[in-house]
Amino acid sequence: MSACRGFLLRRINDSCLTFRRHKFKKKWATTLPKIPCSRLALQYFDINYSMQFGDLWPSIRISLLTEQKYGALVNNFSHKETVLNNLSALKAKDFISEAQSVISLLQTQNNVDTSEKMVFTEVPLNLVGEKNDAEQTQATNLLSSLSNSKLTCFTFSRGDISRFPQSRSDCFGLLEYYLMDAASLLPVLALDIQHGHSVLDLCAAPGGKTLALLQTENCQYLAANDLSTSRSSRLHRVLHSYVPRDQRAEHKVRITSWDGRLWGDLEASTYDRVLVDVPCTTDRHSLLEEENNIFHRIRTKQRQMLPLLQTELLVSGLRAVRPGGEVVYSTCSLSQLQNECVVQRAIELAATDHGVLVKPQDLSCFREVFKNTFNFFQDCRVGELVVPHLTANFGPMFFCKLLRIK
Ligand SMILES: C[S@@+](CC[C@H](N)C(=O)[O-])C[C@H]1O[C@@H](n2cnc3c(N)ncnc32)[C@H](O)[C@@H]1O
Repeated sequence: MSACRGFLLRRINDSCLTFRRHKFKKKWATTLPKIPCSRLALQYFDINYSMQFGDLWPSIRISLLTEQKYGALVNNFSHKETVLNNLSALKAKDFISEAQSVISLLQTQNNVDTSEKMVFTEVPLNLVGEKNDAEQTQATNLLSSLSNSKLTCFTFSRGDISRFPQSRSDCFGLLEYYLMDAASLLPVLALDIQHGHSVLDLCAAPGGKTLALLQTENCQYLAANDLSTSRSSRLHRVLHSYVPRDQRAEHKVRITSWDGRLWGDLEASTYDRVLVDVPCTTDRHSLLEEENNIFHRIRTKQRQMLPLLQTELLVSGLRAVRPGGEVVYSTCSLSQLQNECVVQRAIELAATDHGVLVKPQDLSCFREVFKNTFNFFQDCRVGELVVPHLTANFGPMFFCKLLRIK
């Protein structure tokens, strides 16, 4: 009898406790003011970016809040001629071939300058800037491989906010073009993949840049990795829709879902080129979308830890590239903490903890040759930053190239 009473009392106590806990939870949840994540992101950016960009911030801010522009990356494996005709009919232009024309024009003028002394003074003649011999050779090599790039990406010209229609399948069943922020191609172009290179894409999903890497038709072997299995399935789908089966055979493309931070141990000093396109605050997404927003309260810790994760991923990429090979680090954030500071910290850690010596490479020639399409920030200490502008609403996109010396 007393055991039965004890049991009943326990049940009553339990139910009171449960009731009270639920009651408390409900009150807490309903009384707390619910600030949308996108609003929190805007407050955070207003504080940080107004300090970082000063007078430029209002113009960047309005552009970030306005619909972004896209580029149509032409699928070289599809029936290209038809695609080119269709895209040209929309009055869009291939921004890469436009840059190639700028390069050949400026190179001709440079030659005239050295032989005939300053004939075309109104055009910037010093394409590779004030540099020492090694830097000059570097920039010249980069420009010459840019001139030979097989990538084709159509954009509408400055101020034209037309949109591309959804891509269709061609006669081979492959999609004709991939819509992406055209600035996302700059890290791929900066990586300068040469014929026969083995390439690692450390954070690859959903696969825009992986697809671009394959479109160079230079990768002998491509390892595409992403920690998230669900996002890796999107990567699989993208490659399946754009790349013929024989081009993504196992000996050519490997897709994995590992923690990229382990790569430096798993495959040290292996690759010719490594792309480290890290998770970041994805500034545009954070301002416009509530879903999967890094500014959600429950993700505060994760957001604060981003620079550490980014540094670890970059160090891992620097260890995975062979000496003499190159790494490109990129984000779609304006944050100096996630961009330049990460690069500087990773360079220090790679040297002190792993004896890996790297040197940032000069990419300022990109500012000159792509200035008709993108709006560049002029004051990065390392790397280049595309900042959104109402007439050229691409980016943000930060990219920095590092050469492994030892
Ligand atoms: C900016 S996105 C990459 C976008 C991709 N490069 C593209 O162009 O489509 C960053 C990716 O990093 C992945 N990621 C996050 N932590 C990672 C880790 N520790 N190792 C590898 N990938 C990671 C995320 O799942 C996310 O897909």
